[in-house]
Formats: sequence, C-alpha cells, structure tokens
Amino acid sequence: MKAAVITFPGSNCDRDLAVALQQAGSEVTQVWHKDTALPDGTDLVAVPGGFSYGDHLRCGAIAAHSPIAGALRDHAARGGYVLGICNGFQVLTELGLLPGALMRNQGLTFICKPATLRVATTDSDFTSGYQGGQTITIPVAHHDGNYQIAPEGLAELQDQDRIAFTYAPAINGSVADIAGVLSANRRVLGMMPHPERAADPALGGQDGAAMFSSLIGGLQHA
Ligand SMILES: NC(=O)CC[C@H](N)C(=O)O
Repeated sequence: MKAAVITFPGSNCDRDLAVALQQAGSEVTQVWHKDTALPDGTDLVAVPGGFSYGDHLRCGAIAAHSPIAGALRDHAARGGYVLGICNGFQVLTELGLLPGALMRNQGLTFICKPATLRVATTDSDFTSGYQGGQTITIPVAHHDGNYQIAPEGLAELQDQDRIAFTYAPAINGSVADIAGVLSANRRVLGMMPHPERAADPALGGQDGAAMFSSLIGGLQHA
C-alpha cells in the first residue's frame, strides 16, 4: 500500500497525516504542490488540512489549480483512493471530486474542539472498521466547515448512502449535519474532522485510527 501526502504552502497537518498512515502500515511519500506527478504505484492520495495558500480567494480554491492538481484528478479518474481532511475536503470540492461546498461556519467563528461524530455508513473502505451508527470523538479545527449542497444533491447522497459521518450534535450549520461524504465510486472521502489528530493514545484519543487501519489493511489484503 503506497500513499502520497500532498503538501501545499500553508498545509499544517501533512506530517501528522503521514505519521498516521505509516503507523497503520502504509508506505508514505510526501509530494510537493509544485510536483506534477505522483510516485509510481500510488494507491492513496491524502490531501491534508491547513490553510493552503493562506485560504486566499476561498479555502482550497488555489490548491485546486496547483501544479499537482492534474495528477490528483487523473488518479481519482482511474479509480484511485483519495482522502481529503479539512482543508483537503475543501480542495476536493473545489476540484469537483466531491459534490457540495464548505461555507463559513454558521456562527462565523473558528471552531476548534473535539467533535462527536456518528458513523453514517460502513459501506466504504474508509469506514468499514467502524460499527454503523457508532459515535466517535474526532477533533475539528475550521472556520469554513459548513457543508452545503442543493436539495437534489443531498437526496442523491442520501439515496446512494454516501454520507460517511454526521455531527452529533450539530456544530457548524452543515446541511443534514454532514461532516464527511463519499464519491459515487466510494473511493474518495472528504471530511472536516481530523482523524489523524486522534490516531494514537498519545494524542488523547484514537477513534480516528480505525479509518487508517481498515483502509490500509483492506488494501494490503485485497
Ligand atoms: N484545519 C483545517 O484544515 C482548516 C481548513 C480551513 N483553513 C478552515 O479554516 O476552514
């Protein structure tokens, strides 16, 4: 299993994400935003959190036009796995790899705290390590985490069981309390909470570890 973690100027969770992936058994290469190709044999591209390009224009908007963006788009088009966390989720919506948009939090404040999430589907290689309906605690740290999508898009996500996580209780105004969504082929996951910040007991929680271990373990035994 080979993962590539992209670093943009302003990324701040790229190393944490690389460590979480390594601890779960993945080989990890760090890829710079100015690169135009991914390492050969990359199974998973991980797009980390942070403030890429200073969140200028809109969170994730400039990263979606960065030199590495074409390789990321091609990887997803080939059916490769993509995980976008927080700013990474914003980048994936800006790229059109996931539907919807992340808007300013309803209360207009930066929210930084442990959030309680409900696992809304276990039908993906990212979430199969959880129990359906299980509640887990994962930190959030964002000002633009308010997920919005038009009613027909929401109906599609619900009909296709593509809502991965919801907030329980609500924290930022997201429609249907959505914290993370899957692509139609279930290979792309975007989520605002940070599982890499809760993947080791030394970090104060390990509810995020099951995501990395089920994804990487599953791919190694595939
Ligand atoms: N932790 C993050 O990735 C933050 C994402 C983005 N800069 C926001 O505040 O919404």
